[in-house]
Amino acid sequence: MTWQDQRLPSDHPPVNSGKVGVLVINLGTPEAPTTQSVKTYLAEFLSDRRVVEIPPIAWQPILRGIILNTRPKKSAAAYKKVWTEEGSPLEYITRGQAERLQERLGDAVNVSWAMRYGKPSIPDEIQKLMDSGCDRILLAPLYPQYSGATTATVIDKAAEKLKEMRWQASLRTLPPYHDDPAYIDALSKDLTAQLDALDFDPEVLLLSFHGMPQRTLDLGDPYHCHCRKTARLLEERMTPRKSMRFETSFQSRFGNAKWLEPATDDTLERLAGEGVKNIAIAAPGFSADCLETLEELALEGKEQFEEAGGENFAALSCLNTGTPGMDMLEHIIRRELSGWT
Ligand SMILES: C=CC1=C(C)c2cc3[nH]c(cc4nc(cc5[nH]c(cc1n2)c(C)c5CCC(=O)O)C(CCC(=O)O)=C4C)c(C)c3C=C
Ligand SMILES: [Fe+2]
Ligand SMILES: [Fe+2]
Repeated sequence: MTWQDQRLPSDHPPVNSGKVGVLVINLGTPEAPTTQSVKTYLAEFLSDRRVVEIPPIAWQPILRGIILNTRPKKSAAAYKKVWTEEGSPLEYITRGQAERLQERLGDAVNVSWAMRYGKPSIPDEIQKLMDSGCDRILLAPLYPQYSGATTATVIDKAAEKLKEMRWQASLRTLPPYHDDPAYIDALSKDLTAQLDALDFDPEVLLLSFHGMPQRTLDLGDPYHCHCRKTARLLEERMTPRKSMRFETSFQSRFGNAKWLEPATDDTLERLAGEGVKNIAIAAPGFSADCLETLEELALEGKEQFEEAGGENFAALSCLNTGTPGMDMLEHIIRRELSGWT
């Protein structure tokens, strides 16, 4: 066989199509706010060894025997409170971010989106990008702060897909952007506008990040340090407001192990107990509003704060598809595409 006779493997796009793909990725969400859908979603999510770092022989019986028989019903009820006609907030906001990015980046780039757990899956979307002629793909996990449980598992999943291919696409990955001036600026602009629109003056702006087991910090995961740095830079960047101070906490404690502290729920109660009456809460680690911000913070958090004696509570939105956030995503993604476009 000469080189002229050689055929392309069936999984490869046309040669020299020269297209660049961008795959925007977030965590994933159930297909519907029902016990069964949530069970399917949690079974996949909580079986990821990057997320729960307990050997499967010990963890799977607990997951299958206890957690998947109790949590899905409770979580489905919570999802029902935030579900919209367009579906899960995390899903439609992530899709919206990909659509806005496509408009901003133009025809030379194909932008798609995927979820680490559930659908659309990372392998399917990589395949579709390659089928559309992309031989270079930027994977963009929208997690500003790096963690093994989020960023790394996205890259693992993409690598699983590439492992099947004879002729792979070239990959780049978006680095964490927790301290990127473009991200800090976007948060500062967006949160300032939201604070200006409130009808009360918060005494505290509580920055709540998703929690992680303390053990991951002890083992060297940079997540906690990234969160603390984001919080410090944001406080330095925002124009001081009359009598408003910043605090940081970690939400969504799961299971019995020690998680990063202070916990958001404890902090809300403590602040109210100390006499704080007016509070605003923001979640800078989430690119898109989701169950954790719309239900756990905006609904549960409000109740906790008010029951402990607080009076005014505002849950601020994530960057979502707003202009400051989209300007930032366009900027950091264009930078990673340099030399490719
Ligand atoms: C061991 C458990 C968990 C770890 C570790 C964890 C890390 C982690 N998660 C996010 C972002 C999100 N998590 C979301 C939901 C969610 N998280 C856990 C557990 C762990 N997360 C559960 C069980 C759930 C599902 C809901 C529930 O039953 O409470 C979401 C929202 C998804 C949605 O559909 O809206 C996000 C986003 C990060 C960033 C992170 C580590 C840094
Ligand atoms: Fe989570
Ligand atoms: Fe939660």
